[in-house]
Amino acid sequence: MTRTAASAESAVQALTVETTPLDDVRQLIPFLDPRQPLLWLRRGEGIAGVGEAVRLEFTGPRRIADAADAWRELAAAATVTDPVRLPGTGLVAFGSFAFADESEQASVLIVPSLVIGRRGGRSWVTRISAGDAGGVERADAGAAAAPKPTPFGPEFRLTMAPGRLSAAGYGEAVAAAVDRIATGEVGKVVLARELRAHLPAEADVRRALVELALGYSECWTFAVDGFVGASPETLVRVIAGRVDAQVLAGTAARGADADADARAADTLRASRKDRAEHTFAVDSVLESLRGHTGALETSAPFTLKLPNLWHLATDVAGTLADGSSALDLVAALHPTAAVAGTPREAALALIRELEPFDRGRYAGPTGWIGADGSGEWAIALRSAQLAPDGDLTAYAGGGIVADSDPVLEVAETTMKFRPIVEAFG
Ligand SMILES: C=C(O[C@H]1C=CC=C(C(=O)O)[C@@H]1O)C(=O)O
Repeated sequence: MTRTAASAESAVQALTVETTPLDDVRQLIPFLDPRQPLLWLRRGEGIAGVGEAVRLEFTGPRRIADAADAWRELAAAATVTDPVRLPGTGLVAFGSFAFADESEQASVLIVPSLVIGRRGGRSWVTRISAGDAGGVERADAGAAAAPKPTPFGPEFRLTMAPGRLSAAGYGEAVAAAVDRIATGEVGKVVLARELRAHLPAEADVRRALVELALGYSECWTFAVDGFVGASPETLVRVIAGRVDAQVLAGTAARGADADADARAADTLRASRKDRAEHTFAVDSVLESLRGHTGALETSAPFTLKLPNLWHLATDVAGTLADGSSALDLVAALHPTAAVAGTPREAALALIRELEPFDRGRYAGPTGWIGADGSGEWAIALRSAQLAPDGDLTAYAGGGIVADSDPVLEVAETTMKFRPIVEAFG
């Protein structure tokens, strides 16, 4: 684990945090840094971060557990004034974790210096500084650091090209996975492919975030450390002692008209192949959450409509039983069978063998954590990582089971790339 920013010497920084109500702020994205946005947004509500008061980096198999421990220490040492008391007020960090234990991509928790938030029609600003911000600084803090939106940079359009696994190569990997499933080595494995582009230095990333947030308003639009996307899948939320998740696995194209669309949803609901793929994912979530929660309620699987496709979905909800933080639950859950497979270790080994690239933070947990352990985390799907040199890598994958068809699986990844391809294209 490395600590950068503010003070590298002190083991735990004593942060001073002050939340104040704001008049309703309807648009959060214009407040963000054009190249380093920090965002968590759904249905027009969420949090936007500016600057970095603290940045914590983690790698390796214990990256999420280490982050959960580091966060507890940081939160315990902070002095927080929060009269608003909503999820996302007070001390928060944005986080994004690499999918794989062996990933070269750093996992991060970033505490911004300024957070602007909106929830339930109420808005606020939180200022976070290292050390005691009392006296003179505190007296004029409101006037000195009033958050300001900035105009967007010019429009841009990128063309995305195949990455290290082409569409044809992906089809071959799917066929190889189906063969391996036939041997009984795994029941399900999730394979992905990449698309790549280069973002010019002057391009304003907020333009892509606006597209994602408007086009996929029911999804979690996120931006953390250059990693952006609009994910439909809630890995876990912990709010006021309640735990919930929405498991997604099983996908179908939208129909061309209303009748065809309804038929597509019916076919997905009835599909044995998709039900099998879905059950693996639900079981993995229930198994990981049990032990941390009271009895878990699950909905029957239902079809979830997104602009680009249908998913099979199951809602899971319960009450937190052991005082775990949202990050503790993320550590217990990741990677679910929606993004790895079943059995988990064998599926991860097969992913390492068949995918010729590091997934980075794709399919990893991304979200935010609060001082009291509350938080909202998505599985980072429909996403792309922007490197400091402007290279952009987008990812999409799908669950492979015994009767998966390589041609259909390639088409499914094309549908899943749409949010990112259209936001940057
Ligand atoms: C792995 C992805 O989606 C997962 C989530 C929902 C449906 C999925 C599927 O039907 O294969 C995948 O499990 C992705 O979007 O890259």
